[in-house]
Amino acid sequence: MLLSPGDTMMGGDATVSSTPQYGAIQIVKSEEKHRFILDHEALNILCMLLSPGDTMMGGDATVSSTPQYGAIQIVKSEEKHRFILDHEALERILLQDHIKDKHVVVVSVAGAFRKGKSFLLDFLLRYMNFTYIEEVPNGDWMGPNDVPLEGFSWRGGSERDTTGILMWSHVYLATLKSGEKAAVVLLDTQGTFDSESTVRDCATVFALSTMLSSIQIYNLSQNIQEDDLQHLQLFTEYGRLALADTGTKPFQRLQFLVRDWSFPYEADYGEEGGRKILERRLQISEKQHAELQSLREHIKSCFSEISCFLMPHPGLKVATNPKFDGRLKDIEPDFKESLSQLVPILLSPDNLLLKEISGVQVKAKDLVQYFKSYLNLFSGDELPEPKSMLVATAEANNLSAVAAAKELYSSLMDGVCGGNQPYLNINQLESQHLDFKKQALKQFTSTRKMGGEEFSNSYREKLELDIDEEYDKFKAHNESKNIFKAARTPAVFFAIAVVFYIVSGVCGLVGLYSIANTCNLLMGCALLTLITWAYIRYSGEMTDIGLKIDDIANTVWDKVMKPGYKAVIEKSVEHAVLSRSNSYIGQPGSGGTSTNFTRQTSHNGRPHQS
Ligand SMILES: Nc1nc2c(ncn2[C@@H]2O[C@H](COP(=O)(O)OP(=O)(O)OP(=O)(O)O)[C@@H](O)[C@H]2O)c(=O)[nH]1
Repeated sequence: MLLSPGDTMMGGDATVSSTPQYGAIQIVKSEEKHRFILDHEALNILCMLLSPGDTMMGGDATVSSTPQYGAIQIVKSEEKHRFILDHEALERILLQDHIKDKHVVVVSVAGAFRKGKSFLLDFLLRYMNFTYIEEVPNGDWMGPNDVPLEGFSWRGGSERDTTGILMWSHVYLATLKSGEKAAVVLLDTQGTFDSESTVRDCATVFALSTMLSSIQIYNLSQNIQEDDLQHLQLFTEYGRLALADTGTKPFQRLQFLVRDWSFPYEADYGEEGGRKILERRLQISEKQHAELQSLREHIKSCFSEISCFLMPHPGLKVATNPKFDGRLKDIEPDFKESLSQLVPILLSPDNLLLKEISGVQVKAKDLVQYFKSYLNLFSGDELPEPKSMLVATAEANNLSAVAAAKELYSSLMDGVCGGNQPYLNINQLESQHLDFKKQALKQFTSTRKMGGEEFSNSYREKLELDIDEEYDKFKAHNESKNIFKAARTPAVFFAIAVVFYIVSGVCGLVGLYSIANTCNLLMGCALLTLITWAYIRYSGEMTDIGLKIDDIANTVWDKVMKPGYKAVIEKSVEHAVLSRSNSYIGQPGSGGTSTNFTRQTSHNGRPHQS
């Protein structure tokens, strides 16, 4: 916001000097549990500062007669670690009439939290104001020595400051080398690896800003370390995954910016020293482990241009003094010197890089659309969850132990009921399964895994389910070897044909010709079905119809033939028993014997036949 002289800035204790001062005022604050609250007091003061008819950026507003600029949070973190886009704020910035049809240059700063990203951005703002608003080509853009540094909110301390993604409300119009007017957008991002963000949060913010920017400044402290490269790989891979693969490098310029470089005797501060260090860090050699090689190849394959700049330490006042408010007089000359080299490398008209997506230059109005669709991608469930290194390694350990145990179970089962083995009785199969399952679970438990017992319990459960599923397959395979079951369908249809043949013959004999004809027809149908089934089994075609025929045969067997067959067997057994006992009773003297037996039993207390 532009404040009048003497006004007090919100979000800091600074008093504004007599020259117009811009400041980012946090009117919506993120609180515990990822809730946002409105700072009513700040809002009231801002409303008073605006003259009637003026409206605020980031509210329902346009810019007042004198420009009012501030950092607008366009990507906000919500409950459950989700990010949402403030469409309205974004459209208000990018869809201004004089901006929307211009090609854009998007400069973003990303990296670990509390490492001076917003502080740097405020110097970028000074350069932009000086070069593209005041339009002084070669003056001292850094400004007076005794003025506090304002713009994107920055502060000392150990707790994170920026959340989500912030965009500077003023889009600068810069004349490129080609003479074209381009819209320059500046983005500040939530620092990675603060104690409140998950790996997914960090990856989302980093990937989003990389996907949407044409110049991504990767802000690092002291050195380019292997873990910095690993994080870069993780985040850019997350972004690359979200994008459709076009076969080209997905991102544009990556600028490593090493803060507090302390080895100028090895590599000078600035661009040249940066190039030297970057070459060393990204060098691929035969001797390197494959993992290190692939990491470097990945980074090189993601960006069309990679450079590095080494910054000196800004001095103890900047790093440790809580009262430091960004005045140039408190900053070490070395730092200012390097800053005066770095900023034009990023932002001078010759070095501005237009944003391209899939080789097509993007206009400000298109950028709105890209913001929307990229954010949708990250808020959906399609992308895999990026994990911390420990969780990812523990997962890999457990998954490989699960795979080995499953393999053991399968090979043991294969030995007893696999392809070449004969049909096994179901009870035997079940007991073998239980035995092998026990062995596989034992192997899983005894394998050394990271992540602890509780973590691996869920994988043990998964293994049990997988083994049971595998057992079902072995069971089905074993069943298919049961020759009687395999012959059920032809047997059923053949039996139907025989039954109708007999019924038709009998009906023909007694003169019931219409019934005889119907039976003949049904017999024909049964035979035809039988032939069709045989053809399907032989040719392997029309398997759906084959399955239907099997189903019908099973139903006829279960519902009609089996109960009928059982009833017939029972009846005939009953009949046989009855006729035997009748013939026995019918023999001479048989009745006396029977009576004697009863009587003697009761008489003697123990049965005995005389
Ligand atoms: N050591 C050192 N400190 C710096 C440098 N630049 C800025 N600082 C200090 O670092 C602190 C944090 O600055 P910010 O700009 O708020 O850092 P940030 O990375 O934006 O922090 P988050 O918004 O929390 O991610 C401030 O006290 C700055 O004075 C630098 O180059 N080196």
